[in-house]
Amino acid sequence: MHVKQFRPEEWAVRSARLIHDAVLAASHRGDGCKVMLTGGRSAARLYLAWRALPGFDQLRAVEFFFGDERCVQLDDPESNYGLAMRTLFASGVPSGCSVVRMAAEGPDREGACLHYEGRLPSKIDVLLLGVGEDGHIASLFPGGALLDERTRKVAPVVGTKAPRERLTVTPVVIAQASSVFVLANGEAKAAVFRRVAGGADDFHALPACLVGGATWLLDTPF
Ligand SMILES: O=C1O[C@H](COP(=O)(O)O)[C@@H](O)[C@H](O)[C@H]1O
Repeated sequence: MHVKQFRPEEWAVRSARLIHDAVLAASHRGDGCKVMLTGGRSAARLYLAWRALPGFDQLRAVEFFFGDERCVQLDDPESNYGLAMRTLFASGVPSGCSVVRMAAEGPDREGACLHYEGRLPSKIDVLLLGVGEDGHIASLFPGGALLDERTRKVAPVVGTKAPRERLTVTPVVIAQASSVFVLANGEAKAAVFRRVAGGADDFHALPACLVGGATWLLDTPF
């Protein structure tokens, strides 16, 4: 695993540059780039800084997906899609790029998962993940049955953090991602990093162990 620790006041812009460069590199290697976004407070800081980078508006052929979504209406402050639209895409989606959201607000959650699974590419180039203080990533919570899912790519879940009803990608999608960045602000998230690095936990107890090869972006000494 890799770790970068930036000073808190620099964390967002330095992390945004790293992620932007990873998106550009993937775009140059192939035909466009598939990015999977996350929700959460660290993500909100990152998205504001990324949008402000000079090159953000020049991104082309980037498809943005989401790793999880809370089952709330689009205008609910808890919506991960809403968060991205208020921050990363507040000035619009760059020309030639697209955003594919999880439609988690309706009653047919199984149908929404199947539909979203059909939209997913075979591989995500750049996967962004927040991490909970309990070690959850996407909406894969400690002890959850989906941690052992090996077939479905997207599934409904009832988590332990409000809002509890969510849709999430499964470890199948996470395992296929090329570059993974974990956004981890604050001491509680640095503590999760220490546990993952220590190697004593397994992914059932600490889902963040699923992304041991990721680059962790910390703003607190570890
Ligand atoms: O519930 C969620 O939380 C995590 C982390 O959020 P944070 O506010 O502690 O940074 C996030 O990764 C996930 O996408 C989100 O749905």
